[in-house]
Amino acid sequence: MDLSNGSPVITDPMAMGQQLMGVLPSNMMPFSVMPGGYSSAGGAGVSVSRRKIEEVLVNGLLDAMRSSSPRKKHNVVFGQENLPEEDPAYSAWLAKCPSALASFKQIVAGAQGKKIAVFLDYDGTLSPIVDDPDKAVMSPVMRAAVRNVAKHFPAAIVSGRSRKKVLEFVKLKELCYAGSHGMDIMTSSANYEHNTEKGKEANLFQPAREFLPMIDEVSKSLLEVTSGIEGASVENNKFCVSVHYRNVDEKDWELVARLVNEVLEGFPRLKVTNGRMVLEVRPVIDWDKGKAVEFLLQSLGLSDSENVIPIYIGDDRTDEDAFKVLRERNCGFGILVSQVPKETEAFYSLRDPSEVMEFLNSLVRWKKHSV
Ligand SMILES: O=P(O)(O)OC[C@H]1O[C@H](O[C@H]2O[C@H](CO)[C@@H](O)[C@H](O)[C@H]2O)[C@H](O)[C@@H](O)[C@@H]1O
Repeated sequence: MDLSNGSPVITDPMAMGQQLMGVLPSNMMPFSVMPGGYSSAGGAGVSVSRRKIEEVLVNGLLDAMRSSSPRKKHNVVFGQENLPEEDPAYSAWLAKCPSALASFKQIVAGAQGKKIAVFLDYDGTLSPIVDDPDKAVMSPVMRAAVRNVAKHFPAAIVSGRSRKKVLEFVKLKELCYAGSHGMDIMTSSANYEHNTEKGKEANLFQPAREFLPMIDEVSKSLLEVTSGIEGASVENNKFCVSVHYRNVDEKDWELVARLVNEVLEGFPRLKVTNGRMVLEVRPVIDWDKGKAVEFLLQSLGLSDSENVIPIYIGDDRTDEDAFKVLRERNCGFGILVSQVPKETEAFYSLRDPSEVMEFLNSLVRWKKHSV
């Protein structure tokens, strides 16, 4: 990836306007009205009152919140007595996005003689989704599995969390960390041991650095406006901010959407995307987890797509950017962690973090036997 032509920060108002008109991938929910009259509702030139635009934005956001947040009722369907495989829709989906465990032989057959690099999302992938984001700890057995992976393969964590926070959870120095959805990348010197370019120092890459004061400001405003909503919480992830609504009564979701919209009106260079019961506020820059993976591959000396197989495992919409990059590079593949059928750019699937651990352990066993 060549960044020599400039930074990913978008300064051209037309380019920002295009993003707001829906040029971004579908998971991106542009949210601010541009001074030039762009709206995510209809694009340039559509004359609607400001109030109507606000309604469209709030309703759009609310729809996204509802559709992207399968509530606990789904856990009943896919609870212990009712495994996803027993659901006909899930079985049909598995035919399109097969289990990475069931396809393991095929996966490693394609990796013979090549170098595998492993990229791991954190929440929902290495730790189960829990109600309290501060309690999303990683189990000791999962940590051991990730440590072993990092011993045998170049490996990185790519998370929406702040880099500091995700490191506190993972507690392993052997990996690279890309926090804030890839906007805060630290390559580990230990990771270079896997590479041809030995002896390189750890490096820091922060393409959205100039947004730091703005993110702090918006984080404070979001905290203030949502403080009266029971169950809502705001997490400052350094280069992006999460507004959690998992513990908010569904009748108050509209209020959350409305308040976030109101705050974002004062920040035209920020946008909001939605994840698993979370609204993620971040800079409008041309950077995402996919770009972060490309950056890491290049900086770790692993960009030779003929001989390197990157594997990216993640559960969230933001991980789709990474799946897409691997699909487009035609090397390596994404693995989606999901208990429900989803549209995805991933080639394979795993049901939950326990299957992720099984897959990681299988990779390590295979590597040990293939040397
Ligand atoms: O890219 P990720 O590592 O998957 O981070 C995405 C968001 O993950 C966290 O929120 C999610 O997990 C929480 C704990 O299980 C859960 O309570 C929340 O509902 C989920 O959305 C994290 O707290 C967010 O800041 C990240 O953006």
